[in-house]
Amino acid sequence: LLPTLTKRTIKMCDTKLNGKINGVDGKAPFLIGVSGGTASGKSTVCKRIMEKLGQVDVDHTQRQVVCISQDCFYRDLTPSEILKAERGLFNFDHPDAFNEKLMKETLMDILAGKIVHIPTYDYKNHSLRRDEILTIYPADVVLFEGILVFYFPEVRKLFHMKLFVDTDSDTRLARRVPRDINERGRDLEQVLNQYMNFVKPAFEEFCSPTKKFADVIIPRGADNTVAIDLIVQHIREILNNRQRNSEERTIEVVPAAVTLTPTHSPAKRANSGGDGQFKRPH
Ligand SMILES: Nc1ncnc2c1ncn2[C@@H]1O[C@H](COP(=O)(O)OP(=O)(O)O)[C@@H](O)[C@H]1O
Ligand SMILES: Nc1ccn([C@@H]2O[C@H](COP(=O)(O)O)[C@@H](O)[C@H]2O)c(=O)n1
Repeated sequence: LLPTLTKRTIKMCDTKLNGKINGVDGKAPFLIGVSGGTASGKSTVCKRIMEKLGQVDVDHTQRQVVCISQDCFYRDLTPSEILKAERGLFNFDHPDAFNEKLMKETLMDILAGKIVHIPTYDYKNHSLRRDEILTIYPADVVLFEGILVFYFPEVRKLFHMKLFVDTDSDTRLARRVPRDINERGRDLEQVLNQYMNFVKPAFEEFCSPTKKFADVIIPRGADNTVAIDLIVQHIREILNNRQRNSEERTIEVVPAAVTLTPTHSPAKRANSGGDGQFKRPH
């Protein structure tokens, strides 16, 4: 007697857990890098994109679009570096301040559809908070924002789309001063000294030259609603195309638990070329 077959549809490219990763169809997310100088509006632009794609009120486990800050990939400082940081003598705008290896590995895990855990960053203590971990669930679109996300070639090549938020340096400084005083535990003198000694020169040496890698430059950041709308529209089209392509590539299979001899399988008859192999529908 043949068991009653339940046909299910899986995607050709799915490989894990019957094609699902934690209940989500497994497919590499569309990875967008968002760079720009300090306080250019990177986080705000990402927030606007998420809002326009209707993601802000969605539970974290269910989000189609997620945003990660490169600041979560600052490397741990040695005790002497912490002392320097406390005196405003550590350069947080230099590529060496980041853990490039972990950044790359984490993005590769994300592209492989894995859940990743990322510590948050504590600007007041210049350290990662391993007691406050962000869990990033598989999503369709991942935004990765930071001053040097296009600096490291091995990281840069992972992005499907690269945005550069281009806000003039006076505006950026005018925004950084109150932000660092109100949110990051600095006083005015510290902010200005750090800006003159490290932030400005490092922007010119390491961040600004990466603008040439961007696919889209967004002048004036979040004020530029036309640019943001165009980017959101483009992301929607990409997601729709991916959805359509994956639907076209679906095949029917029998549940893994049911074992059938190929010659008696209605599923096989429907999809097989006679060699016991399932085929894509045309
Ligand atoms: N278009 C804007 N108009 C006014 N303030 C802004 C605008 N964009 C960002 N800000 C403010 O400037 C500061 C830095 O913005 P943020 O998006 O965090 O920049 P970044 O992520 O590039 O460091 C924040 O306090 C933010 O609220
Ligand atoms: N302990 C730290 C770590 C980083 N910074 C500064 O943060 C800036 C990057 O964040 P944005 O949101 O402004 O892109 C960077 O310019 C560092 O100087 C810091 O002050 N202290």
